[in-house]
Amino acid sequence: IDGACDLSPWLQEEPVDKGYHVICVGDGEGTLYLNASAASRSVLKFDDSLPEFLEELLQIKTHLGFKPHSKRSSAVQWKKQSWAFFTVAGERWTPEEASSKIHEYDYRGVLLLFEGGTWRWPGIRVGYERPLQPDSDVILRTVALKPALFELVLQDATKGTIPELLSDVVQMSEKRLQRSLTEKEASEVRTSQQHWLSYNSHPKLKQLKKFTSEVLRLPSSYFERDLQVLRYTKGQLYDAHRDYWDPREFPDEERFVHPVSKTWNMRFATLLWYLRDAVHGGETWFPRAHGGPIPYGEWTACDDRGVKMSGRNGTVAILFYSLYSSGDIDTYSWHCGCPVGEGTKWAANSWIWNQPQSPPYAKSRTTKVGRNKDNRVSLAPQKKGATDDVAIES
Ligand SMILES: O=C(O)CCC(=O)C(=O)O
Ligand SMILES: [Fe+2]
Repeated sequence: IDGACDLSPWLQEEPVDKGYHVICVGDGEGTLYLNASAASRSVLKFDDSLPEFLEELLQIKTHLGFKPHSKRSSAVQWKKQSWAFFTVAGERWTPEEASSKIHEYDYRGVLLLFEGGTWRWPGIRVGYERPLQPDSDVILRTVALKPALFELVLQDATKGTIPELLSDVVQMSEKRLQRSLTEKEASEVRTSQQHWLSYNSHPKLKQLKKFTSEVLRLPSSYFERDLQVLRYTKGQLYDAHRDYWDPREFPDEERFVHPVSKTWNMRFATLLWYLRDAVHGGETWFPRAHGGPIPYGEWTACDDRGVKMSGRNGTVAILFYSLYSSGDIDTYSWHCGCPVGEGTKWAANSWIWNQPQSPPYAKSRTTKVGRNKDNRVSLAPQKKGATDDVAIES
């Protein structure tokens, strides 16, 4: 507790999230926790030049400054979206708005600062639990800080609208999508079958979209247009991969510049719904969780390294971030869909970007450029498993 501020839900045990800072606003002055760490507490004077002062103090860069990958250096200057403040209830303030809210409207309390301008849940520490809203029975439990990985659990996993919604998604897919599912050609790295369901095609899916928005604290304009439903039968799997694209692995880096804002445009988070569980196997494996190495050549090992997630213990969904609050990619977010041992696994991806993705650019955003026909990256690292999801199927 710092004066009127309860900081325990916001300060990180370790400064793992780059570009995330916490401020306690008091009268005329406040406290800044750089990198949201208690150890980096410093006093902040508030005057009209607060935004400029903070920008300078935190050295908030407008460019991401990726390090050149081996011999290749980036031809593109990755311009970030403007940084932003958020209240603990999730209201977004531009730096200018924050200045007037503090001075004219006497805002007092906690403010969160995200350098990438996008809300991102802080992990705090492994095992940390928070209700989505003060009175919500949906809990976000921190599984790992590296990467920021959470599981979504319900007070009563058997009742309520969410379990119902999820089984409805399976039913809808089973009934209506059987043909397209079985016709889909599976690749060697991803042998499951899939189908894209438009969030707007059914009231239930609209409800799921709304809930997704509540979970992420982001508007649905940030979502990929469709929900991707996955079905894995016995033996089916998805090699370890990342859900972001590292532009250094693509010849056409410009594809990650947003066509309208002209800023760094990238997948930000994945909300993976566990719709129906396999009897054995079929976990989601995060081999690098807690800081381990990339499991080269062992893309589906699904062993004791890192963590393994599934819906079998009542987890409704997992949420993980592919980018830090700074906007930079988090290379710890590698994960794999483990081979199903017995039964059938149904899951669905809600993919979230770092800024609004409204049509028409949502369609043209992901093309086959930069990939060979096996849907693998065409540049280094040329290793099996170094692949990412691409929304080319439609
Ligand atoms: O099925 C899983 O557990 C993981 C799926 C996944 O990573 C993906 O579809 O990108
Ligand atoms: Fe994935």
